[in-house]
Amino acid sequence: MAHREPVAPGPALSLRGLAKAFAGKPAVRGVSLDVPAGSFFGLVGPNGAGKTTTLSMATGLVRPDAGRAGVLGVDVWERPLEAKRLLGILPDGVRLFDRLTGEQLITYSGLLHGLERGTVAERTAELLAAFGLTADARTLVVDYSAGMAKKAALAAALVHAPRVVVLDEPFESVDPVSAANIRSILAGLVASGGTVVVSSHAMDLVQRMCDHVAVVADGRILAAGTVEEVRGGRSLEERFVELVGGQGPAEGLTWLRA
Ligand SMILES: Nc1ncnc2c1ncn2[C@@H]1O[C@H](COP(=O)(O)OP(=O)(O)OP(=O)(O)O)[C@@H](O)[C@H]1O
Repeated sequence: MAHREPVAPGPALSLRGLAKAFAGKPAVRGVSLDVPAGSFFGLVGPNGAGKTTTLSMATGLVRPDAGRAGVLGVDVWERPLEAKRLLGILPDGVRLFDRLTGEQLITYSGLLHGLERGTVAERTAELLAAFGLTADARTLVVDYSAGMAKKAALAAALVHAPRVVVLDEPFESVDPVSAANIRSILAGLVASGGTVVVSSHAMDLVQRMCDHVAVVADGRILAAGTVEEVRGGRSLEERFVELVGGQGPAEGLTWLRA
C-alpha cells in the first residue's frame, strides 16, 4: 500500500474565473468550480464546450488568459512543480511519447516524478498487470491500439500515487471489460481518500460512477453539484439535453437518403 499524505483541507481542485481564447475566439469564458476532496467528479458537455481546455488550464498544461487554479491549496501556475506532484493527468489525445514501450512510458513517468528505481519497477509491473498490458509491455506505444495506448497513459498518470487524478475522456476507445477495470481502480482511489475528475460523453456512466458533476457548454458552467442535485429526479442525460438544448431533427442531407 502506497504511503499517502493526509488530505489537505479544502477542495481538491479550485478553479476561479478561468478563461481562454484561441485566436480571439473564446473557448472558456470564466469557469469557477470547486471539486470536493474525495469526490468522483464528472465533467460533461457537448463537443467543443471547453472541457479539455478547462482541464488543461486546471492541471498546468495550458496557460489561462485569466483566472486561477489550485490543487489541494497549491496554485498550479505559481507552484507548478508542487502542484504536479499532487496531480495525475491523462491529457486529451495522448500520443506524446509513443516511441517508448508501454513499460518504458510508465517507468519514465515514475522516474520523472522522483520515485526510486526499485519502487518504479514494482509499480510498473503491477500497473501493467492491472491494465492487462503485461503481454504487450515491450511493444512500442505507437504500435498499440487506441485503447491500449489510453490504458498505458493512464497507468503512467497513476504511478506516483497522485492525490488528485484528472482524466480527459479515460473511457474513450476502451473496451467494456477494461472500462470496468479502470472504473474499479479509480473507485479504489476515491475510497482511499483520493479525488478523481473525468470528462466524459457517457451520461449513464457518469450518473452511475460519479458523485459530483458539472455541465459545461459554450465555455461556461451551466450546472454543478452532486449528481442527484444536478439531475433533479431525471436521468442525467435528460437533464443534460434540457440544459444544453437539443439540436432538433437533422435537416438537409437529402442526398444521403437518396
Ligand atoms: N489548441 C487550440 N487551438 C485553437 N482552438 C482550440 C484549441 N483547443 C481548443 N480549441 C477550441 O476551443 C473550443 C473548446 O475546445 P475543447 O477541446 O476544450 O472542447 P471539449 O469540450 O473538450 O470538446 P470535445 O468534447 O469535442 O472533446 C473549441 O471551439 C475548439 O475548437
